[in-house]
Amino acid sequence: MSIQVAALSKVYGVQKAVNAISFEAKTGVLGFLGPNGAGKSTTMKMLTGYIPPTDGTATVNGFDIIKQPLEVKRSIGYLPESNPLYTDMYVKEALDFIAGIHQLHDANKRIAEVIEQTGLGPEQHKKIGQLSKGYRQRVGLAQAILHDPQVLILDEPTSGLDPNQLIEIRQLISELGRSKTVILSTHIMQEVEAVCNNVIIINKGNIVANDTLANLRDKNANASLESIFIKLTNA
Ligand SMILES: Nc1ncnc2c1ncn2[C@@H]1O[C@H](COP(=O)(O)OP(=O)(O)OP(=O)(O)O)[C@@H](O)[C@H]1O
Repeated sequence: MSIQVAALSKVYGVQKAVNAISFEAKTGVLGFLGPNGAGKSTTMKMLTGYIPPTDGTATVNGFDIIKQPLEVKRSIGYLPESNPLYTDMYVKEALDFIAGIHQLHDANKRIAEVIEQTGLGPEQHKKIGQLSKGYRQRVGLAQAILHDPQVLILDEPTSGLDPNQLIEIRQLISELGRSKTVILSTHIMQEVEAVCNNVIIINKGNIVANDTLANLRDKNANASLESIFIKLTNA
């Protein structure tokens, strides 16, 4: 199992943002859904080692997020919700910088592959600050997959993309999900139906559904995912 989460909690001050959640994820795309403020980004930040949990444990690729943070970071590619980028760097320069951090051998070959995979070709000679939002998302994705990690954590990777870009990025995420474990946070139900094998719905820090899409529909009289989401997060 690529990701195992056991009773993971995060308390900010007096607020419990994530409440002892447990789940597993293996190869494929796991949709991580929930209303604003449900605890999705907080969970992703704990799994990637950006913030420590208050309680509980998790392993990524068999590595403990608290005891083996470097091994976890080597195994994981992370696209944070805010997609922070070095806007003064050229696309290739930024990828080269990330390749250096990961000490990749044959970096130029890998950078060329990732530019091709993320469709950055036509814009590769620009500075990141000159790119449109969709192309910046592609740079964020390219950085996340550059070291060919087994696990990808993508926090709303398609927010703000136009319909053409949406289709291309979703195709890429589906392709990645054939060989990797991908956790995808999104508010777009159509996207979940297009790319996710399994779905977790989180509400107020608690998991309220963890199933395949087909099972979720079966259990809810074949209702749309949107209706199921509304029912489970307003209960
Ligand atoms: N650094 C922080 N300090 C205090 N509270 C925080 C902090 N980060 C998040 N929270 C709170 O924790 C809760 C969960 O936030 P989180 O960002 O994980 O939600 P989310 O499910 O990702 O939401 P969204 O869909 O809006 O991105 C929210 O109530 C939020 O205000």
